[in-house]
Amino acid sequence: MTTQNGRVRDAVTTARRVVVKIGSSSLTTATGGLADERVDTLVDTLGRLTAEGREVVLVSSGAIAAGLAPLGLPRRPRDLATQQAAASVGQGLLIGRYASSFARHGRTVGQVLLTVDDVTRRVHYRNAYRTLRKLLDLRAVPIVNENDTVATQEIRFGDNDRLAALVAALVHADLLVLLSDVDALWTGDPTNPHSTRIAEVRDDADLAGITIGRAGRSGVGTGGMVTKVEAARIATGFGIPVVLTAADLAAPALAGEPVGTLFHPQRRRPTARLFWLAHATSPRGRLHLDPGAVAAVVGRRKSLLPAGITAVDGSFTAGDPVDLVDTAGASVARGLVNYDAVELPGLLGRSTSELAAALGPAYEREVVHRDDLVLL
Ligand SMILES: Nc1ncnc2c1ncn2[C@@H]1O[C@H](COP(=O)(O)OP(=O)(O)O)[C@@H](O)[C@H]1O
Ligand SMILES: N[C@@H](CCC(=O)OP(=O)(O)O)C(=O)O
Repeated sequence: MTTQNGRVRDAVTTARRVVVKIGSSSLTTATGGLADERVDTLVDTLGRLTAEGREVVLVSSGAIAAGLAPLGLPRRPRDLATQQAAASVGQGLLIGRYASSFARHGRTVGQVLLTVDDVTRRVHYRNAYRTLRKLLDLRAVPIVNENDTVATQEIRFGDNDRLAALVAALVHADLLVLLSDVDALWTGDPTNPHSTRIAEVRDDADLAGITIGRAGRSGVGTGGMVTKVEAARIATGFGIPVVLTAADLAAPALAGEPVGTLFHPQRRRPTARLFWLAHATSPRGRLHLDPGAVAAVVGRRKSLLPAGITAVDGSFTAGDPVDLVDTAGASVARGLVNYDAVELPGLLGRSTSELAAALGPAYEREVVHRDDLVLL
């Protein structure tokens, strides 16, 4: 056990590309507003990392929290419009603060605001990857957040922990560090004297019996520990080790010291884009498959053709994510659909050659191409 921990901690110290996520609760003061010295402490740690030639992508929350005081809002608003207004004010302040703090280390920062579409639609996905790659090549530090001011309810990532895991997968990071206001994952509420710190999570079995809370004590974060554990599972499922710890322990954590909770990487490494498709999207519709189509898509990894679809739900346009469901109504796969919802009813149950003859060669295309499909 110790040896394996040692080896994974070696992976921490040798990681060339590191994604670091910091939560709102670690960046703001008790009275609201950005805590300048906390930003500087984090940036000092990350600045040292970049000076060693390592690449850092920072996923930073805090836009909404930073916008509260300037707008005279006493607490985090519940409605989307006020959250978006606060994020609009706060994101500028946040990035400005990071820019001047990183300048002390001679580093330039680049703001990258992402929505779900940016990482699921093929063209956007490549674009997001290219931008991040180029910023790193230019030795700048990309600072990522959700594009809160335009994200609507149904396309919000909702939490930056998951966004950080998906960004780690997108940039093929060697390590993900999740920084919060708690030093590690505990077996229960960390303020409960019976709770103990969990040093390592090797697989899901190590999570059995743990009470993972949704609400953080600060009141400015969003997901509590639940979203952090989910994010850790996403990243480790992609083969990326994860260290979860407190922001003020970032330096020892990155130095490979046994602080926080270490989540071991799992072996599975799906292709990055499909990984995003499964984890970052909400389906806009459902395609009901007959048993033959389920066997072809799930069993033989074939593309989905109109002949195997029995019904269609939802209103989607070509390029949207949809779920493929079996006769019992269970989602078996998710994919990017090649047709608008209104076009599909006229095509169902018909062979592609028949459709091509009747409607033209454009109708020979698959409903979902196998390259755009991920099994659930
Ligand atoms: N099992 C647990 N182990 C550690 N922390 C937990 C646990 N359950 C709930 N929490 C709470 O989760 C909080 C962190 O979540 P959150 O406030 O959303 O942070 P952030 O703003 O950093 O994303 C901690 O302050 C802690 O109170
Ligand atoms: N995008 C939002 C952060 C949402 C979020 O996940 O917050 P947190 O739980 O503090 O990481 C913001 O910048 O305020």
